[in-house]
Amino acid sequence: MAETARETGSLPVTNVQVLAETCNSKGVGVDLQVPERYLTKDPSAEEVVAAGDNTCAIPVIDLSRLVDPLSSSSECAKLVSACHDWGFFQLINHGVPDQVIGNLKSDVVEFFKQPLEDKEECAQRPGSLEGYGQAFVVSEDQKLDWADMLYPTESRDMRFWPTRPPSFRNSVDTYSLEAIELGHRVLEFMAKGVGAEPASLRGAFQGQATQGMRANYYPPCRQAADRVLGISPHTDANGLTVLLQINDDVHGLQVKKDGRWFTVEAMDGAFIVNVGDALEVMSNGKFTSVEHRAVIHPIKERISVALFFFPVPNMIVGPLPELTKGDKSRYRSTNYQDYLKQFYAAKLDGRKQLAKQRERGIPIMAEAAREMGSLPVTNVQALAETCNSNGVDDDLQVPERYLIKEPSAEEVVAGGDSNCAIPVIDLDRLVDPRSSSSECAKLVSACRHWGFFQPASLRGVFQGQTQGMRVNYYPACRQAADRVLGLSPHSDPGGLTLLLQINNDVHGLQVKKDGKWFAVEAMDDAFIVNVDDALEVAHASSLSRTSSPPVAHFRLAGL
Ligand SMILES: O=C(O)CCC(=O)C(=O)O
Ligand SMILES: [Fe+2]
Repeated sequence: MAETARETGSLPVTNVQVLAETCNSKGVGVDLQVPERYLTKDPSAEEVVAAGDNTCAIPVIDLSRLVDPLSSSSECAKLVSACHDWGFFQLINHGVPDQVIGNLKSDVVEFFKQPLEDKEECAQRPGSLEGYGQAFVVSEDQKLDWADMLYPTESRDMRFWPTRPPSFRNSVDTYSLEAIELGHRVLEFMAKGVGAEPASLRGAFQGQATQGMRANYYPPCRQAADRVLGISPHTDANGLTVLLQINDDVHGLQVKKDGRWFTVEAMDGAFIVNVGDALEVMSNGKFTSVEHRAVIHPIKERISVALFFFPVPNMIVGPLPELTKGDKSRYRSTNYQDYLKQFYAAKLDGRKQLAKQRERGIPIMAEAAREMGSLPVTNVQALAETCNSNGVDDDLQVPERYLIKEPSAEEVVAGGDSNCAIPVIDLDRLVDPRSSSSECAKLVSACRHWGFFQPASLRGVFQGQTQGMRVNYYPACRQAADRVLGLSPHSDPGGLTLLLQINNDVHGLQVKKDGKWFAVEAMDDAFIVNVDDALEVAHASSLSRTSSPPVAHFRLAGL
């Protein structure tokens, strides 16, 4: 995620803390001092439910009750309903030591107290969100939030980490470790609460030692507190957010429920925890990523620190089977990096980004494959058996629809002509430092010129996740083998295809190069590897993928 935050910038804006000081030093009633661009809120537009009205407060969850076997299941049920109905709760008895929280609070306060020049030592650079500045500013006419933020991402690029106060880094690190562990425990109880394995959700967010953190500084606005917003209505793009409000006497967070804004009265020593977009999607809507915003106090500053739990890098985020339990998927699966890029590239706008996810999203391969059918056709194995049981000359038995190939139309170079064979790449030589660079060069040229190669002694290639796999059965066709095709000419849509030919005595795969079809003579114990569309695109023209029509010959004959 750090990568995404680093790659997606925000247009530079005035420092709001300084702007507020200038405005606030003028007399009351001088409204014009607050630039028009910050006046975003119409005070009478939506109903706001004040803090302190207990019946409407966001739920309070007690971690000690979650842990205690006697109260665990009832508190778990409360947690699940809080995450569904509100998307927010306050967490008490969480076990994070007061001192850890206290140190973080005082160091963050100290950081923002420094003169602008000192804070700007950590200023964001163009094109990146990391550091001190603002986010989500994408156009010069866009309305602006009345806040500054310090965003040290989870990658811990120390150039953006304050050195003053000197204990800042240590306080943040210690706090992060505690809060991350806490977040993981909360995720376990959330999973348990919906009847899934406790590890199922935690696993989606585990792995990173650190997480993204953002310190929000909201200066007071004496002239127009009811017309500016500290942070515009939004949902969090991540999975779970653990928010610490630094000054508990200033209530700024508001959460939207049933069309009304509820002011959150942060309890002393409690965390405010909320569900983000990724968790709404993973839970298939069992948990809700709820719109929230921060309002501004007329005379008091407010600071909050949000710790964002992002899914593991490169995750395809979609409803998790453990949580969906056979329900229909209500969300598309999406490459999370892409989702985040879109999130950062737009102005904060309520649930808009998440809503898009429900409507279209970016389907992953597996979903695309599941959603797109193919018209039903005759079973070819059975058809071939019928045809082949008749006499050799009985060509008519092969239905016309299968006779597509004109045997003499294109030149075919037979297998076995080793000058023309697709290259053979030896993985042992790739690994061996003595031969690695020459074998690497051979690999690159194989990918560029042929788009195909056979890697001998393949080891450790099938690592990591599972992948799509297709088993092709090509029946023999005694009557018209030179007129039918096992698979029409095509290139593969994925990144890389690893092909295993089951019966190496039957050569069926042909590869097109320079207008000729080359028959591939599969070597014993080798895989056939080919470059697919996605890899060609990713590497512009340096790699090529070649059409490959396996011909029907007598592959699998005799089976
Ligand atoms: O400051 C707050 O209370 C809310 C902050 C927030 O929503 C965020 O950082 O995403
Ligand atoms: Fe937020």
